[in-house]
Amino acid sequence: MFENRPKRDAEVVFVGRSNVGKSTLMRELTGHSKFNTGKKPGVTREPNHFDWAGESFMFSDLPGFGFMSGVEEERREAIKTDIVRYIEEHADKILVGVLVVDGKSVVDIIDRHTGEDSIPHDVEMFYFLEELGIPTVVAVNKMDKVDDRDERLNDLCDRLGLYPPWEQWKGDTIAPIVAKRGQLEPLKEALRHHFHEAKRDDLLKFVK
Ligand SMILES: Nc1nc2c(ncn2[C@@H]2O[C@H](COP(=O)(O)OP(=O)(O)OP(=O)(O)O)[C@@H](O)[C@H]2O)c(=O)[nH]1
Repeated sequence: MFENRPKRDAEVVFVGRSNVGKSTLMRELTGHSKFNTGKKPGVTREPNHFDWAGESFMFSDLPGFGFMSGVEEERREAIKTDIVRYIEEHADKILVGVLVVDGKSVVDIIDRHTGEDSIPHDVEMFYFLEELGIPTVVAVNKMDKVDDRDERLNDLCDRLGLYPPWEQWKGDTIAPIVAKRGQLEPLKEALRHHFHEAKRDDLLKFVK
């Protein structure tokens, strides 16, 4: 179990497969450079907690899940179990869960892993957050690599059980971004929406 969580009364958690660009996103969002980026997949094994808006609120970058080359299946499962436990344990403090996906490959990966009795990690995580009542934003990263933008985003909505067209989910649930270039406005808009809904207008100014 992850041991290093600072005591804070509110947080936003970031989850996603390895190598989707989560660290890049955190760095761009917070302006902080401590996040590991561009190393081999799986570099983030413990959560990175980043204080924000003073002492009461933080962003938490949880370890990447799913396939990582050089990491054994058993270890990958253990990491996922830790992520799930962390979220369950702190659900009442989590204002928003951000599921980061790679816009270019997410639909193919979901389709490849959908079976009679298997559910892909991304879909599972999305439902899991929803079940816990945690407002969830899907940050669809690497949109610079996607040509058929609307089609891809509609397919993704379909796989997540969200009725297409994707535009209806803009502003609160589906946020296409290019973390590498700092193009994060759809995600910031969704975060502001959920902060407002959670009656935390005091936090709005921190995601301008
Ligand atoms: N094309 C493109 N590449 C990106 C974007 N954002 C991140 N990347 C690249 O994706 C790779 C992985 O980025 P990271 O930020 O290290 O990914 P991560 O999800 O933190 O990876 P783990 O540490 O394994 O969890 C790097 O080579 C980044 O430069 C983006 O918006 N577009």
